[in-house]
Amino acid sequence: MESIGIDTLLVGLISFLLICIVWNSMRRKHNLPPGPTPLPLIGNLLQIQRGQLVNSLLKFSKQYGSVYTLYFGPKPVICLSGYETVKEALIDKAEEFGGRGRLPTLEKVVQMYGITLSNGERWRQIRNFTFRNLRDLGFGKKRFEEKVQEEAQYVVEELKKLKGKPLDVTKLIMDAISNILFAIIFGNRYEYKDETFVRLLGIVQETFYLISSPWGQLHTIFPQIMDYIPGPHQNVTTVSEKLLSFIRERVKISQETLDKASPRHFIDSFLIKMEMEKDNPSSEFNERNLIAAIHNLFVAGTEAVTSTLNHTFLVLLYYPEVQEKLQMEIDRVIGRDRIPIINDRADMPYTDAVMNEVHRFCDLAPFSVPHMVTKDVEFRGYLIPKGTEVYPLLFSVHRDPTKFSTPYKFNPNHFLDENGKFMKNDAMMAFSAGKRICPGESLARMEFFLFLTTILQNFKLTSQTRFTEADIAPKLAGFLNTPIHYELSFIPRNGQTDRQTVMGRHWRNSQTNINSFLQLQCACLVQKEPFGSDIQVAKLKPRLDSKPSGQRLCSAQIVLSGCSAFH
Ligand code: HEM
Repeated sequence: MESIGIDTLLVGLISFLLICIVWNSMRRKHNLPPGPTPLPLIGNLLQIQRGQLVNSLLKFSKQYGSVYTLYFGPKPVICLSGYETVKEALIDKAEEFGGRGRLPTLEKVVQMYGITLSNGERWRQIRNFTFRNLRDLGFGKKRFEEKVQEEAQYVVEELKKLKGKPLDVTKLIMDAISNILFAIIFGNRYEYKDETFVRLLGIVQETFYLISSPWGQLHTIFPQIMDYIPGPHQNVTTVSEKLLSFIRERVKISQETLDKASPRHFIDSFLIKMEMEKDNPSSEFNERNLIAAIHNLFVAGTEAVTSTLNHTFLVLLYYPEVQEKLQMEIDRVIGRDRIPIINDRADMPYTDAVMNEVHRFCDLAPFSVPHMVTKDVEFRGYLIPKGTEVYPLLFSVHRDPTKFSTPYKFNPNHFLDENGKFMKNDAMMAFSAGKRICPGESLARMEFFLFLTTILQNFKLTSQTRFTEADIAPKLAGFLNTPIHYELSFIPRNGQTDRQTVMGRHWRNSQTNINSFLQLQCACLVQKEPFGSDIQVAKLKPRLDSKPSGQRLCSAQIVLSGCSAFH
C-alpha cells in the first residue's frame, strides 16, 4: 500500500516537472516581453492579489517595465502600461493593435457578429456603416441634442416631485439614457412606467452586469474551464434572449412597414443597405449583424453614461466647492431660465474641466476592452505574434504622474491652464484611442454635459452621509469601475421658478403649438419684454430669424421662458 502511495507521488512529481519543462520551453520560443513566471494551466493567477487586480498590475509594470506578459491561465496577454506605451501601440501602430480580443460571456449572446466582438472586414463594414448612419440621423448633433434635452427635462421633473427626499438616482438616469437610445434606434421613446420598457431595461442592465461581473471576468480568463462551470455567467444567454427577440420583432415590423425613400431610424437604414448589397458575396449586411449591432449599442451605451453621472454626483457631494463653482458658471453662462444647449460648453471651461477630470478619475474601463494584434508586430524590441491578446491598461494612463500632477486626487486643474481656460490632455483616454476608440464618444459627452448642467441648474445636491476620500475612489467590479451605492437629495435651488417645468411640458407639445410659440416670440421681441437672467434679445433675435420653423424649438423655449407675457 505504502509503495503504491510513494510510486503515485513520484509519477505525479515527474509528470508535473515534465509539464513545467515543456511549458517553459514553449514560452521561450516566443520573444514575448518579460513578466512574472507563470505556472502551467493557471498562469500568473496566484501572483495577482485577491481584490487588488489594478495594484497588482501596476506592481508588475514597476518590476518588468511598461510592456510585460501575463498569463491568464495558459493564454499570454500583453499588458501595456503608461501613456507613452499605450499611445505608441493604439495610435502609432493603430492597424496592428486594432483587433478585438475575446469576451466569452458576450460571445455567448452575439457570437462574433456586430461591432464590439467582430474583427477584420466584418468589423470595418458594420462599424463604419453604423456610425456614419447614426451621424447622418443626427448622432452628436442638433437632432439628438433635442432628444437629450427632453430626457434631461424629464429627470428634472421627476426629481422635483420628490421634494428633496433622498434616493439612489441610478434607475432614473438609466431610464432617461436608455430612452435616448430607444428613440435613435427604434424611432420611439417609452414612458418610464411602460411595462415593455421596464422589462427591457432590466434585461439590458442584467446583461451588462453578467458580462462585466467577476464571473464574466473569470470567464474571460478561463473560457475553456468556465464554459463548463455553473454560475451566473451561464445565464447570459437566457437573459439576453428576451432582448434579442424584442430586437428581432422590431426588425420584422420595420421590414413590413419600410418605405425605402424615407428611412425612419437606424433599423430602416440598415435594411435598405442590406437590400442594396444583396448580390455582393462579401457583404456583411445581414440580419445577424444588424441584431448584434443594436445589442452592442444598448449594452455599451446605457450603463457607461449612467455610471459616469452617478460617480460625478458622488464626487460633487465630497467636494461641495466644485459643485458651487459649477453652479456659478452655469448661472453666468446659461442662467436659470433657459435649458442648457451643447454650444454653451465652449463658454464653460470649468465645467469642461470637471467633466474630463471625472472621466479620468472615475476610469470607467480601467483595462479598456481586450485588444488583439492583427499581424505579427515588432514592438519595443519584442515580437508579438498575430492573434496575441493585448490589454491597454487605461488606468495606468489616467494615473500617469508624467501627465497628471496629482494622479490619485480628483483635481479639475488637470484640465485648466493658468488663465482658467480649458486645456486638453491627450492622456485622458476614457474612450480609449486608435481604431477601436469608443464610437459613442460624442453622444456620451453630449449626454453628460446636458444632464449635468440641467440638473445642477435646478438642484443643489446634498447628502446626510459624510463621504470619505476612499468612498469616492473608483471601485473595480469585474472589468469595470463603478461608484459605491449611495443616496442623495436634490434640493431645488433658491430663486428657481417653475418656468422650466412649464416650458418642458410646452416643449413636448410644441410640434402642434409651434406656430403660436413663434407668434409669442415675435410679440416678445417687438414689445421688448424683459428677459430673465442675462439672456439678451439681441443675442436671440438673429437665431430666431434665421430659422423660423419647428426645428428651432430651443430658441423658442429661451424666448418663452424669459417672456413675462407667457407667465
Ligand atoms: C462615458 C461613456 C462611455 C465610455 C467611458 C466608453 C468607453 C469605451 C471604451 C473604453 C471602449 C473600448 C475601446 C477599445 O476597445 O479600445 C468602448 C467601446 C465601445 N463603445 Fe463606448 N463608452 C461610453 C459610451 C458609449 C456609448 C453612449 C455608446 C453607444 C451608443 C458606446 C458604444 C461603444 C461600442 C459599440 C464600442 C465597441 C467599439 C468597437 O469595438 O469598435 N459607448 N467604449
